Amino acid sequence: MEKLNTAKIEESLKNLSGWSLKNDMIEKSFKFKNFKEAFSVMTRIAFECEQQNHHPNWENVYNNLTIKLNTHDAGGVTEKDIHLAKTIENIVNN
Ligand SMILES: C[C@H](O)[C@H](O)[C@H]1CNC2=NC(N)=NC(=O)C2=N1
Repeated sequence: MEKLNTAKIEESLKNLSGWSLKNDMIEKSFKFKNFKEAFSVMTRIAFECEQQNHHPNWENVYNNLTIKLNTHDAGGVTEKDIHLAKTIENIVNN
């Protein structure tokens, strides 16, 4: 899959509130009520990632979750990352 150019990524991010482009990745930080809520959402995201065969770089510290998405093979952001970001938004805002 082809790496998207910066203009195309910024265009896609208009529909992804809170996501930004940084170091060839799209990223967003989430804050939950507590660890249990954060990890519950991570579990739901993880199952979707397996379905899509596309996986996040993420870091969880207690109730904070930072997610960074890129496509390793492409060395940047592709439609797969945009799609996964939308899936994550749907899960978080269900
Ligand atoms: C073999 C397997 O399809 C690949 O390693 C997949 C798995 N998940 C992946 N996830 C992400 N974010 N980027 C990839 O290039 C990628 N490649």
